[in-house]
Amino acid sequence: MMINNKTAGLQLGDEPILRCTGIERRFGGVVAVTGVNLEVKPGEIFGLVGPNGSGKTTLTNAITGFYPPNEGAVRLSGKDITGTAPHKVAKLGVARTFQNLALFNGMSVLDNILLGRHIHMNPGVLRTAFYWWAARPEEIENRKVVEEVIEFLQLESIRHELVDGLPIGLKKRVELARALVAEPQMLILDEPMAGMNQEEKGYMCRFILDARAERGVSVLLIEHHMDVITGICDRMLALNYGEMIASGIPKEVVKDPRVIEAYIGGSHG
Ligand SMILES: Nc1ncnc2c1ncn2[C@@H]1O[C@H](COP(=O)(O)OP(=O)(O)OP(=O)(O)O)[C@@H](O)[C@H]1O
Repeated sequence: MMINNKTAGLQLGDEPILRCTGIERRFGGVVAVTGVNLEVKPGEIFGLVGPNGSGKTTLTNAITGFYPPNEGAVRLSGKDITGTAPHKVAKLGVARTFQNLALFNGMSVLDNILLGRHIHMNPGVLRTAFYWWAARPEEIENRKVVEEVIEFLQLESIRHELVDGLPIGLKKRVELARALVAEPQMLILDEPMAGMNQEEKGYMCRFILDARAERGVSVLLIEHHMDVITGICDRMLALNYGEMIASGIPKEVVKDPRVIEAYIGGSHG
């Protein structure tokens, strides 16, 4: 895949935006991840790979608070967020998309995207009812951000369509839009190219690179397509059976015999 992996003038900083140390998460007798260390620096696109069942989703759930780790620590820009509830992690600037699409059928593209803005919305319904004029600037700001992202991801022509009937490529783009309107500093994408053809993958890669360049997000990207990982990621980590087997520069990691073996070994599912 021919993708120009330029950071568009962004300097990759030294202080990590996300730092995981010694993460372990167990489900009953199953050790889903153990001893995982990971650092994502500001402006980095960081790839996370591994065969089915290797612990990728569990690790992101540990970071985002869905399944807090049993051991280890998660730091966001130096702040310890280990075990913090998902909605609080979102408020701190971490947005995610899900492996299995989490869009709301029966709702339009626009309404689905607006939902991503809820972390910036004032929950004071009563206040809004009595002091509607106080809510206006907030409402205008929310709409402004949503419109920017719709334009950025070229969703204008389908904004009023129901998400139900959209092809997978567009659904994934709507999910990305919903994550971006939260204006995150850290974006976690769980297999954003699953089920896409080569052309759709190319578009999605371009949008991720542009989101980093133009919106300043750092990205943790779970992906099975190795051409995507080598094409757009700065660094990567490979898991197998919940453990780290290789990390570093993608072009080198994908040649690591342990990584090749893990993938040739196929699904553990
Ligand atoms: N809620 C859960 N309860 C019990 N076991 C779980 C749970 N979530 C994950 N696991 C187990 O933890 C291990 C890691 O699963 P996980 O979904 O994190 O892997 P993955 O790398 O994301 O896989 P895939 O690529 O298929 O999504 C698997 O053995 C899985 O069965």
